[in-house]
Amino acid sequence: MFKVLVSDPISDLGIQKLMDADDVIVDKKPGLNEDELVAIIGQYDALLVRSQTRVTARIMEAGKALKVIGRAGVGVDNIDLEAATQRGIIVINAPDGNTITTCEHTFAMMMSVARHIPQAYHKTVGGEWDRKSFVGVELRGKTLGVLGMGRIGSEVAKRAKAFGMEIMGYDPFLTEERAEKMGIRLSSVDDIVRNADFMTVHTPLTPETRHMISRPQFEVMKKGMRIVNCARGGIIDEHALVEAVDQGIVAGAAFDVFEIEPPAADHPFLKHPKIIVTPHLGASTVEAQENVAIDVSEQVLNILREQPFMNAVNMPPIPADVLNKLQPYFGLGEKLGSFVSQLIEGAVEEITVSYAGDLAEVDTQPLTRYVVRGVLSHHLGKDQVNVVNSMHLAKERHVNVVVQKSHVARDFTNSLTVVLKSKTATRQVTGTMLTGYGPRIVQIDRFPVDVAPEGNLILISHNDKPGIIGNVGTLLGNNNVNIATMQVGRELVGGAAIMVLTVDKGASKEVIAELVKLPDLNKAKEINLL
Ligand SMILES: NC(=O)C1=CN([C@@H]2O[C@H](COP(=O)(O)OP(=O)(O)OC[C@H]3O[C@@H](n4cnc5c(N)ncnc54)[C@H](O)[C@@H]3O)[C@@H](O)[C@H]2O)C=CC1
Ligand SMILES: O=C(O)C(=O)COP(=O)(O)O
Repeated sequence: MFKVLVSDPISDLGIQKLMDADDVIVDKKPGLNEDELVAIIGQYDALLVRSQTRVTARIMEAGKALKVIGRAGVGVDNIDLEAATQRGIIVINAPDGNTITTCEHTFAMMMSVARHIPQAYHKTVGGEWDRKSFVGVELRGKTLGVLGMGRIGSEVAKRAKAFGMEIMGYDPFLTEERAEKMGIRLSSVDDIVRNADFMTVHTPLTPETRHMISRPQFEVMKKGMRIVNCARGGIIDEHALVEAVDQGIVAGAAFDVFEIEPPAADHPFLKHPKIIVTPHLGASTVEAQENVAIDVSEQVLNILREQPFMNAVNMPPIPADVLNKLQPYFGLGEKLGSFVSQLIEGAVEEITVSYAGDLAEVDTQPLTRYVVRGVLSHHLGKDQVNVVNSMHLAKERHVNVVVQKSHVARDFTNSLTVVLKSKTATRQVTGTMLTGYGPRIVQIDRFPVDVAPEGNLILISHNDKPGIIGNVGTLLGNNNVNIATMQVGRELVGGAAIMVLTVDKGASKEVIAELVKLPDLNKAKEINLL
């Protein structure tokens, strides 16, 4: 049974699928502090959060069973991603579910700042009928600068055009071609600051975007600018903004987010007549909360059940067409890694993964992660290594991972070969997917074979002499070890050969030691691919 902790207010309807799952118990405990979370997190396999819960390294350290952290929303700056990656905890988010909602909130803020809605409301309900103080401006004909043309920024730009605004956009990934298609002007931050009448930010908070609008930008800013921040506190320098408003450079500002949330009672925004605020409500609609909770619940279930999943934040994304191609090979890659790691003597210094045939045409990085997981998990434990942390763990152990690609596969449409090098040895194994038969090991070191990579195997190296197969069979039979399949591979008649046996249950160390005493048998090794 999997246990899932929900530590922020997340839509019940959205997490219904999790609550209905037979193999899942959901506990809802919103509002816990770090100590309280540390005390209970040990029993949970998954943690679901929004932006309030700060998921620190300490919480993850205590979360011994934690496999996944699901963020029902976009920004993951409340989660220590580095710590999650090191611990192999997958972090997923729900990037699409609140795009429109946040875009609409941006407009609510932009209209409010243009027409002084909150200030006018306060006065009116306070009994004053003040029509002089709140003369606003139109959006029509104004220029809107959008910093960050991702999901939300693009939707904002689209709608702003319907208001008759000119759009200037900046994003490191915005090309001239896309800008033209969207009917916006590709601009620099400096251009926008100097020329726009309204400016809205839609970037994540990163070291690069932190205070991207600060004193130097306010100094050259077009007088009368109105600024909206429904992205993250800190993208716009709060102190510099207050100064700029007081100096009359900025005519008004609307902030949904703060550098520290909630802001202190004496935060200068809270009493400023020209700055309006909301308490991080960008994503807070019924629709968005349902959407993000559904998305994140589905992915968390997939991860817990070891099914393919999307939207991992601490893993590179895998496009659907690449995933379709690679997915059948994930299990094979991991088994090959595990197989060869059980053969090699000495500490592994290098893992070379060679892709041949069609496989070489796609981004095989995700598959390499599975191979490396297979190699490392034999020593580090399967529960310690997963596809999120496998590359990190290899690096930490100074194991070099080399990837080679060849578009020509010699005997198969596709193959992957895993070579391990230690100080004293080099061992390798090649596998493929055979249509109609599934995964196969087709070569071990230099010997061609045809073995299903599963179960308990015994790998024997021997001299190709008559009688040896019978001797092995008799010895194993006498020890009650049932042989399910047997494969022999040799280079030359009478030369070095290998035998791969699949046995129903593992052979004891004593039986393996007995095997090695047989004439013409050089080595025997049990390999577990369960
Ligand atoms: N107020 C709220 O409740 C909500 C806030 N957000 C926040 O809104 C922001 C945007 O979200 P999405 O559009 O979904 O993300 P996104 O990832 O689709 O877009 C972000 C864009 O920012 C761009 N960017 C990165 N560095 C930049 C830089 N230095 N200058 C200009 N652009 C840069 C990226 O290239 C990307 O296109 C995020 O910070 C997210 O956390 C999202 C949802 C709700
Ligand atoms: O999705 C985001 O990035 C948000 O900022 C929304 O935060 P929330 O889930 O409303 O706490």
